[in-house]
Amino acid sequence: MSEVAVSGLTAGYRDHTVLSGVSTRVESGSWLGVIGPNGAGKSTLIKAVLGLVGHTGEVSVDGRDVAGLGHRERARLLGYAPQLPQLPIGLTVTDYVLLGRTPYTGVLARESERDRIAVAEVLERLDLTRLADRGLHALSGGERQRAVLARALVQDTGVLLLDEPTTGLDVGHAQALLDLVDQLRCERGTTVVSTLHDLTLAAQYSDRLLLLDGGGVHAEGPPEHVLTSDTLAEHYSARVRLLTAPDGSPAVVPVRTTAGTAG
Ligand SMILES: Nc1ncnc2c1ncn2[C@@H]1O[C@H](COP(=O)(O)OP(=O)(O)OP(=O)(O)O)[C@@H](O)[C@H]1O
Repeated sequence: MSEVAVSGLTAGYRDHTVLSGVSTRVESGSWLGVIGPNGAGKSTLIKAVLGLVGHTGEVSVDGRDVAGLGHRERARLLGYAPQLPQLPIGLTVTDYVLLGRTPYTGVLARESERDRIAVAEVLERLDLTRLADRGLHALSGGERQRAVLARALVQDTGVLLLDEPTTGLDVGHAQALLDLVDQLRCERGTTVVSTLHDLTLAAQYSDRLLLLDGGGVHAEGPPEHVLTSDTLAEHYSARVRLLTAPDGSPAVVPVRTTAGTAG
Protein backbone atom coordinates (compact mmCIF):
# COMPACT_ATOMS: atom_id res chain seq x y z
CA MET A 1 0.00 0.00 0.00
CA SER A 2 1.55 3.29 -1.06
CA GLU A 3 -1.06 5.85 -1.95
CA VAL A 4 0.38 9.26 -2.75
CA ALA A 5 -1.76 12.32 -2.02
CA VAL A 6 -0.84 15.87 -2.95
CA SER A 7 -3.06 18.60 -1.63
CA GLY A 8 -2.98 22.34 -2.36
CA LEU A 9 0.68 22.21 -3.39
CA THR A 10 2.33 25.52 -4.20
CA ALA A 11 6.01 25.20 -5.13
CA GLY A 12 8.83 27.12 -6.73
CA TYR A 13 12.27 28.63 -6.45
CA ARG A 14 13.17 31.71 -4.35
CA ASP A 15 10.66 34.37 -5.39
CA HIS A 16 9.49 32.43 -8.44
CA THR A 17 6.33 30.37 -7.92
CA VAL A 18 5.99 27.56 -10.47
CA LEU A 19 3.00 25.55 -9.24
CA SER A 20 -0.08 26.88 -7.46
CA GLY A 21 -2.67 24.80 -5.65
CA VAL A 22 -1.93 21.46 -7.30
CA SER A 23 -3.84 18.51 -5.90
CA THR A 24 -3.91 14.91 -7.02
CA ARG A 25 -4.16 11.40 -5.64
CA VAL A 26 -2.28 8.40 -6.99
CA GLU A 27 -3.83 5.13 -5.94
CA SER A 28 -1.55 2.46 -4.55
CA GLY A 29 -0.07 0.36 -7.37
CA SER A 30 -1.20 2.71 -10.12
CA TRP A 31 0.80 4.78 -12.60
CA LEU A 32 0.31 8.53 -12.95
CA GLY A 33 1.86 10.14 -16.03
CA VAL A 34 2.60 13.84 -15.56
CA ILE A 35 2.60 15.65 -18.90
CA GLY A 36 2.77 19.25 -20.04
CA PRO A 37 4.88 21.53 -22.21
CA ASN A 38 8.48 22.53 -21.42
CA GLY A 39 8.69 24.58 -18.24
CA ALA A 40 5.18 23.59 -17.06
CA GLY A 41 6.53 22.44 -13.71
CA LYS A 42 6.59 18.64 -14.10
CA SER A 43 10.05 18.23 -12.56
CA THR A 44 9.17 20.80 -9.90
CA LEU A 45 6.14 18.72 -8.91
CA ILE A 46 8.27 15.60 -8.51
CA LYS A 47 10.93 17.49 -6.57
CA ALA A 48 8.29 19.02 -4.29
CA VAL A 49 6.92 15.55 -3.52
CA LEU A 50 10.47 14.58 -2.52
CA GLY A 51 10.89 17.73 -0.44
CA LEU A 52 13.74 18.95 -2.67
CA VAL A 53 12.15 22.32 -3.50
CA GLY A 54 10.37 24.74 -1.22
CA HIS A 55 6.62 24.26 -1.10
CA THR A 56 3.48 24.73 0.91
CA GLY A 57 0.56 22.35 0.95
CA GLU A 58 0.62 18.69 1.86
CA VAL A 59 2.26 15.61 0.43
CA SER A 60 1.51 12.30 2.07
CA VAL A 61 2.17 8.63 1.43
CA ASP A 62 -0.42 6.33 2.97
CA GLY A 63 -1.58 9.23 5.07
CA ARG A 64 1.92 9.97 6.47
CA ASP A 65 3.03 13.54 5.93
CA VAL A 66 6.30 13.32 3.95
CA ALA A 67 7.57 16.60 5.45
CA GLY A 68 7.72 14.94 8.87
CA LEU A 69 9.99 12.11 7.73
CA GLY A 70 13.76 11.94 8.16
CA HIS A 71 16.04 11.60 5.14
CA ARG A 72 16.56 7.85 5.51
CA GLU A 73 12.91 7.12 6.16
CA ARG A 74 11.96 9.13 3.10
CA ALA A 75 14.51 7.24 0.98
CA ARG A 76 12.88 3.95 1.99
CA LEU A 77 9.53 5.26 0.86
CA LEU A 78 10.25 7.25 -2.29
CA GLY A 79 12.62 6.15 -5.07
CA TYR A 80 13.70 8.89 -7.45
CA ALA A 81 15.35 8.89 -10.86
CA PRO A 82 16.12 12.53 -11.70
CA GLN A 83 16.08 13.98 -15.19
CA LEU A 84 19.57 15.48 -14.89
CA PRO A 85 21.39 13.49 -12.22
CA GLN A 86 24.73 14.62 -10.85
CA LEU A 87 26.81 11.50 -11.19
CA PRO A 88 29.74 10.95 -8.83
CA ILE A 89 33.07 10.77 -10.65
CA GLY A 90 35.15 7.62 -10.43
CA LEU A 91 32.44 5.09 -9.53
CA THR A 92 31.69 1.94 -11.46
CA VAL A 93 28.13 1.16 -12.46
CA THR A 94 27.88 -1.47 -9.70
CA ASP A 95 29.18 0.88 -7.00
CA TYR A 96 26.86 3.63 -8.15
CA VAL A 97 23.80 1.38 -8.18
CA LEU A 98 24.79 0.03 -4.74
CA LEU A 99 24.33 3.58 -3.43
CA GLY A 100 20.61 2.92 -3.86
CA ARG A 101 20.90 0.47 -0.95
CA THR A 102 22.25 3.05 1.53
CA PRO A 103 18.82 3.68 3.13
CA TYR A 104 19.18 0.08 4.35
CA THR A 105 22.93 -0.29 4.92
CA GLY A 106 24.06 3.20 5.98
CA VAL A 107 26.67 5.20 4.07
CA LEU A 108 29.79 3.66 5.61
CA ALA A 109 28.56 0.11 6.20
CA ARG A 110 29.61 -2.70 3.86
CA GLU A 111 26.90 -3.99 1.60
CA SER A 112 25.49 -7.44 2.29
CA GLU A 113 25.21 -10.39 -0.06
CA ARG A 114 21.52 -9.52 -0.36
CA ASP A 115 22.39 -6.01 -1.57
CA ARG A 116 24.81 -7.40 -4.17
CA ILE A 117 22.19 -9.86 -5.42
CA ALA A 118 19.58 -7.10 -5.67
CA VAL A 119 22.00 -4.98 -7.71
CA ALA A 120 23.02 -7.84 -10.01
CA GLU A 121 19.36 -8.65 -10.66
CA VAL A 122 18.44 -5.08 -11.58
CA LEU A 123 21.55 -4.70 -13.78
CA GLU A 124 20.55 -7.85 -15.62
CA ARG A 125 17.00 -6.63 -16.16
CA LEU A 126 18.21 -3.30 -17.48
CA ASP A 127 20.75 -4.85 -19.85
CA LEU A 128 23.66 -3.40 -17.87
CA THR A 129 25.44 -6.56 -16.69
CA ARG A 130 28.23 -6.29 -19.25
CA LEU A 131 28.83 -2.71 -18.08
CA ALA A 132 28.81 -3.52 -14.35
CA ASP A 133 32.53 -2.79 -13.85
CA ARG A 134 32.69 0.14 -16.26
CA GLY A 135 33.17 3.68 -14.90
CA LEU A 136 30.09 5.92 -15.10
CA HIS A 137 32.10 8.46 -17.12
CA ALA A 138 32.58 5.88 -19.88
CA LEU A 139 28.89 5.19 -20.52
CA SER A 140 26.72 6.48 -23.34
CA GLY A 141 23.84 8.82 -22.43
CA GLY A 142 21.29 6.01 -22.64
CA GLU A 143 23.44 3.63 -20.59
CA ARG A 144 23.86 6.30 -17.91
CA GLN A 145 20.09 6.86 -17.90
CA ARG A 146 19.55 3.15 -17.27
CA ALA A 147 22.13 3.17 -14.45
CA VAL A 148 20.20 6.02 -12.79
CA LEU A 149 16.99 4.02 -12.99
CA ALA A 150 18.79 0.93 -11.67
CA ARG A 151 19.87 2.89 -8.59
CA ALA A 152 16.27 3.99 -7.97
CA LEU A 153 14.96 0.44 -8.45
CA VAL A 154 17.33 -1.20 -5.94
CA GLN A 155 16.05 1.27 -3.36
CA ASP A 156 13.05 -1.05 -3.30
CA THR A 157 10.50 1.62 -2.41
CA GLY A 158 6.71 1.54 -2.56
CA VAL A 159 6.73 4.68 -4.70
CA LEU A 160 8.86 5.43 -7.76
CA LEU A 161 9.20 9.00 -9.02
CA LEU A 162 10.69 8.98 -12.50
CA ASP A 163 11.56 12.23 -14.23
CA GLU A 164 11.77 11.66 -17.98
CA PRO A 165 13.15 8.13 -17.57
CA THR A 166 13.31 7.44 -21.31
CA THR A 167 15.24 10.55 -22.37
CA GLY A 168 18.09 9.50 -24.63
CA LEU A 169 16.97 5.87 -24.87
CA ASP A 170 16.37 4.13 -28.17
CA VAL A 171 12.86 2.78 -28.65
CA GLY A 172 13.80 -0.77 -27.61
CA HIS A 173 15.54 0.27 -24.40
CA ALA A 174 12.76 2.78 -23.63
CA GLN A 175 10.21 0.00 -23.95
CA ALA A 176 12.30 -2.42 -21.88
CA LEU A 177 12.68 0.19 -19.13
CA LEU A 178 8.98 1.03 -19.00
CA ASP A 179 8.08 -2.68 -19.16
CA LEU A 180 10.36 -3.36 -16.21
CA VAL A 181 8.80 -0.55 -14.16
CA ASP A 182 5.36 -1.84 -15.10
CA GLN A 183 6.34 -5.37 -14.10
CA LEU A 184 7.49 -4.13 -10.68
CA ARG A 185 4.24 -2.25 -10.36
CA CYS A 186 2.28 -5.44 -11.01
CA GLU A 187 4.50 -7.74 -8.90
CA ARG A 188 5.10 -5.49 -5.89
CA GLY A 189 2.26 -2.98 -6.15
CA THR A 190 4.74 -0.14 -6.66
CA THR A 191 3.07 3.23 -7.21
CA VAL A 192 4.62 5.10 -10.13
CA VAL A 193 4.65 8.80 -10.92
CA SER A 194 6.56 9.64 -14.08
CA THR A 195 6.97 12.59 -16.37
CA LEU A 196 7.13 11.63 -20.03
CA HIS A 197 7.38 13.83 -23.10
CA ASP A 198 6.48 10.96 -25.40
CA LEU A 199 2.70 11.17 -25.12
CA THR A 200 2.12 7.87 -26.92
CA LEU A 201 4.29 6.03 -24.38
CA ALA A 202 2.72 8.05 -21.56
CA ALA A 203 -0.72 6.89 -22.72
CA GLN A 204 0.39 3.28 -23.04
CA TYR A 205 1.85 2.92 -19.57
CA SER A 206 -0.10 5.35 -17.37
CA ASP A 207 -3.45 4.58 -15.77
CA ARG A 208 -4.08 8.30 -15.54
CA LEU A 209 -2.51 11.40 -17.01
CA LEU A 210 -2.20 14.77 -15.32
CA LEU A 211 -1.68 17.73 -17.63
CA LEU A 212 0.20 20.67 -16.11
CA ASP A 213 0.43 24.08 -17.71
CA GLY A 214 0.74 27.63 -16.44
CA GLY A 215 1.31 26.49 -12.88
CA GLY A 216 -1.82 24.37 -12.51
CA VAL A 217 -3.62 21.18 -13.46
CA HIS A 218 -5.56 21.54 -16.72
CA ALA A 219 -6.78 18.00 -17.13
CA GLU A 220 -6.58 14.73 -15.27
CA GLY A 221 -8.00 11.35 -16.06
CA PRO A 222 -7.61 8.30 -18.28
CA PRO A 223 -5.25 8.94 -21.23
CA GLU A 224 -8.06 8.84 -23.82
CA HIS A 225 -9.84 11.66 -22.00
CA VAL A 226 -6.80 13.87 -21.49
CA LEU A 227 -5.19 13.45 -24.91
CA THR A 228 -7.37 15.20 -27.44
CA SER A 229 -6.22 17.19 -30.46
CA ASP A 230 -7.83 20.33 -29.01
CA THR A 231 -6.00 19.93 -25.70
CA LEU A 232 -2.68 19.33 -27.45
CA ALA A 233 -3.23 22.34 -29.72
CA GLU A 234 -4.04 24.54 -26.74
CA HIS A 235 -1.30 23.47 -24.35
CA TYR A 236 1.51 22.36 -26.67
CA SER A 237 0.69 24.49 -29.76
CA ALA A 238 1.00 21.18 -31.58
CA ARG A 239 -0.76 19.91 -34.67
CA VAL A 240 -1.44 16.26 -34.04
CA ARG A 241 -3.74 13.49 -35.04
CA LEU A 242 -4.91 10.99 -32.45
CA LEU A 243 -4.87 7.39 -33.63
CA THR A 244 -5.57 4.24 -31.67
CA ALA A 245 -2.62 1.97 -30.84
CA PRO A 246 -3.09 -1.82 -31.07
CA ASP A 247 -3.59 -1.97 -27.29
CA GLY A 248 -6.44 0.55 -27.58
CA SER A 249 -4.54 3.49 -26.09
CA PRO A 250 -4.29 6.81 -27.95
CA ALA A 251 -1.27 7.28 -30.21
CA VAL A 252 -0.21 10.85 -30.88
CA VAL A 253 1.03 11.49 -34.40
CA PRO A 254 2.44 14.92 -35.29
CA VAL A 255 1.01 16.36 -38.49
CA ARG A 256 3.26 18.35 -40.80
CA THR A 257 1.43 21.19 -42.53
CA THR A 258 4.01 22.52 -44.97
CA ALA A 259 4.40 20.63 -48.24
CA GLY A 260 7.25 18.13 -47.99
CA THR A 261 9.84 17.46 -50.66
CA ALA A 262 10.89 14.02 -49.52
CA GLY A 263 10.90 11.22 -52.07
N1 LIG B 1 16.55 25.58 -9.86
C1 LIG B 1 15.71 26.45 -10.42
N2 LIG B 1 15.71 27.75 -10.07
C2 LIG B 1 14.85 28.65 -10.60
N3 LIG B 1 13.91 28.33 -11.52
C3 LIG B 1 13.85 27.04 -11.91
C4 LIG B 1 14.73 26.03 -11.39
N4 LIG B 1 14.43 24.85 -11.97
C5 LIG B 1 13.40 25.08 -12.81
N5 LIG B 1 13.06 26.40 -12.79
C6 LIG B 1 11.97 27.04 -13.54
O1 LIG B 1 10.76 26.49 -13.11
C7 LIG B 1 9.87 26.31 -14.20
C8 LIG B 1 9.42 24.86 -14.25
O2 LIG B 1 10.55 24.05 -14.47
P1 LIG B 1 10.45 22.47 -14.50
O3 LIG B 1 11.83 21.93 -14.67
O4 LIG B 1 9.66 22.00 -13.35
O5 LIG B 1 9.58 22.25 -15.83
P2 LIG B 1 9.27 20.93 -16.66
O6 LIG B 1 7.81 20.90 -16.91
O7 LIG B 1 9.88 19.74 -15.97
O8 LIG B 1 10.05 21.27 -18.00
P3 LIG B 1 10.77 20.35 -19.13
O9 LIG B 1 9.67 19.69 -19.89
O10 LIG B 1 11.45 21.37 -19.97
O11 LIG B 1 11.71 19.41 -18.44
C9 LIG B 1 10.62 26.76 -15.44
O12 LIG B 1 10.22 28.07 -15.75
C10 LIG B 1 12.06 26.74 -15.02
O13 LIG B 1 12.80 27.74 -15.71
